[in-house]
This record gives sequence, C-alpha cells and structure tokens, in this order.
Amino acid sequence: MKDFNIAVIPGDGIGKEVVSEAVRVLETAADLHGGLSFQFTEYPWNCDYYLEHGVMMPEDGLEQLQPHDAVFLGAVGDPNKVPDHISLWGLLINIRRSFEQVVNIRPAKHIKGVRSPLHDPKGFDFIVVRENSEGEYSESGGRIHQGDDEIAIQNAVFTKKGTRRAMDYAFKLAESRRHHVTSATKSNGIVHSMPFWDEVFKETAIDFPDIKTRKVHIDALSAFLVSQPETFDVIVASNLFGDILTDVGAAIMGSIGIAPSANINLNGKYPSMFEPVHGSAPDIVGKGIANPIGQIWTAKMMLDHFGENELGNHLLSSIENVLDSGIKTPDLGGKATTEEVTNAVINELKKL
Ligand SMILES: NC(=O)c1ccc[n+]([C@@H]2O[C@H](COP(=O)([O-])OP(=O)(O)OC[C@H]3O[C@@H](n4cnc5c(N)ncnc54)[C@H](O)[C@@H]3O)[C@@H](O)[C@H]2O)c1
Ligand SMILES: O=C(O)C[C@@H](O)C(=O)O
Ligand SMILES: [K+]
Ligand SMILES: [Mn+2]
Repeated sequence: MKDFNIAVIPGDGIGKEVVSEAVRVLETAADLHGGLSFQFTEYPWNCDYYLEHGVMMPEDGLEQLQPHDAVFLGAVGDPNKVPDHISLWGLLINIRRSFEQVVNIRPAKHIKGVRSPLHDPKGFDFIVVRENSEGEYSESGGRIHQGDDEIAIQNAVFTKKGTRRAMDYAFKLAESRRHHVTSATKSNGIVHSMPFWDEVFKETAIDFPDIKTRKVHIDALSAFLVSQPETFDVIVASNLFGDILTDVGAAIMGSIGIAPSANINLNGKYPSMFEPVHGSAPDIVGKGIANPIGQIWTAKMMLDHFGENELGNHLLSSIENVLDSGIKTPDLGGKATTEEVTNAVINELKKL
C-alpha cells in the first residue's frame, strides 16, 4: 500500500469550494486503485487567518508543511480583507520560494465538448514552463520620497542557474512531446535581462540538438496564442510572462476555471505544490457554481507527480467525458453546480 500525506490549504474564496470537491475525487480514485491511500491534513491559512493573527501562516508553518508528500492548494487572496501583495507573498509565493518550487508547469489544450472562444482551435495542446523562483517577482527595490516626488523601483532578478533550470526542464519536457520549445522573450525592449535570457536559451538548445526552437517576443506571442495556438508545444517563460500567458491559455481553453498547474521542487528537498491557475474568484464566491475542474485536473497532475500516471490519465479521461456530456458550470455555458460536476466526474471515474 502506498500512502501519500497531503497538506491541504483551501485558502480563500472559491478555493474552499473546489478543494474539498477535488479531495472527494482523490478519495474515490484511491479506493478504485486499491493500492494507494491519501492522508489529508488541512491547514486553515488564508486572509481570515491573517485578520486574526497578523500573518498568513504561523511562524512554523513551513516546518508543518515540509514532511508532507505534497501541498494541495486552492487559491489565495481576498482583496477586501488583505491587500493582494500581502496575502500572495505571505502564503503562496512564500511556499513556492521556500520549498524551491522552481518551475511552474501549466498545460493548456483544447478539450472536446468545451467551446473555445477561438473560431477554430485546431486541437491546440501546449505546456507553459513558467520560471517560478525569480524574474520580475522580486523583493529587490523599494519606494522613496513622498507625494509628487515619490519613486518606486522594482528590480527584476535573472540568474544563470534559475534561467537554465527552467529551460532545461522545458527542453526535457519537449523530448517527451513534439520536440519543440518556444522562448518567450522581450529582448527588444528589456535590454539587460532579456538578451541574457536569449543567450541562455541558445546555450541550452545546443545540449538538445533534437529539439526545434523558436524565439518570440512576448507581445507577439500573446497574440499568436490566440491566432495560432496549435503551433506551440512547450513554451518557456519568465515568472511574469508565464503568469500572463497561462491566463491566455486558460481563456482559449474556454475558462480559467479548468486550467491546472503544478509548482515543482526539482531537488527533492521539499514537497511540490499543486494549485489551479485561477484565483479566489470573489465575484462568484458562495454561489456554488465555481468550476471544480481546474482543481480536479490539478489533482491529476499530483497523481502524475507521484508516478500514478495510469490513474492520472483515467482521471483526465473522466474529466473530458463529463465536459463532453454537457455537464458544466456556468463559466463554460452550463447550468450545473460545483457539486454536480464533481459527482459526474466521480461517476465517470467509477466506470473506467
Ligand atoms: N494562485 C492563486 O492563488 C491566485 C491566482 C490568481 C489570483 N489570485 C488572487 O485571487 C483574487 C482574485 O483575482 P482575479 O479576479 O484577478 O482572478 P481569478 O482567477 O480569481 O478570477 C478571474 C475571473 O475568472 C473567474 N473564475 C476563476 N476561477 C473560476 C472557477 N473555478 N470557476 C468559474 N469561474 C472562475 C472569476 O469568477 C473571475 O471572473 C485576488 O486576490 C488575486 O490575488 C490568486
Ligand atoms: O502571480 C501569481 O503567481 C499568482 C497567480 O496569479 C498565479 O497565477 O498563480
Ligand atoms: K490557485
Ligand atoms: Mn496568475
């Protein structure tokens, strides 16, 4: 019996609504498998916790999480209670950095039965490898002076190690896919970090002679994701560019409510963290209509990470069958509730 210890952080808003649903799916998957089980430990760290304690997680929060095999997180942020940069850096980004989750893997593909806003999605299927530890997300900088003289400085930080690590991951991933990597750059406008990014990309490519490469400025790339998404296989991007591209990827899939993501620790020292691309969606919280598919697909990525690929693929097939059958939440044009969609996935999983 393989036993996996999962730290569960529902977080804020719809995070709480979709995490419990994905946990139900994981429990069913484990039952069906027979040879594996999950122990879930829930941590109530979110913006309410902050209002009570003045911090997003306790001082020893990371120590509490560390022994787990993975962290399963919903979403963080409730701007009416806590400024977004405080909540995000206090929990989500804190965990990503402290646990050296240096790449963020975000697939996007056209799903049968889901209407993409694109006229002809041409079966697009790509994965964004988002650098997850540095780049534009940086604490280096500050604010000086006040009033009309106020200045804000934010330094982007790109290291050879961090850049190379993300690119190596992207090239290796492409070896198992369609052998193509696109680099998201902006070396025409950002004159230090992006020419550096391009150089590291070129260097990396030399080590992967079987992989075809393409370099596209981020502005054009954002447009290409809309006009020709089928031409992309693996895309490697800096932290901010990857963040933006993956919301575009989610949008062309049909809704940000279905997009999954995995923050991967590559050195084995700390657990990886699995959370969907979407946030806490304050505009639909409490209505019972949050799409649980992003969180459930994220659970599939966690199963893959544990080496349970067969079960993971069953889960993705179940998701696809449910969406194709028309059982969808309103963000996808359907009438089903969060719970109804989850129940349908569970029933489908039992059939396979
Ligand atoms: N990884 C994270 O935890 C994460 C990611 C993005 C945003 N946030 C935080 O979430 C809060 C809201 O941010 P935002 O509005 O920019 O982005 P968001 O992803 O929460 O919402 C954007 C839009 O997508 C919709 N949406 C998102 N997830 C959905 C789902 N599962 N089903 C149906 N519709 C869904 C929302 O209703 C909203 O209209 C902020 O505090 C932000 O900082 C957190
Ligand atoms: O900026 C972030 O990384 C938070 C959120 O937008 C995400 O995509 O995870
Ligand atoms: K999230
Ligand atoms: Mn984002």
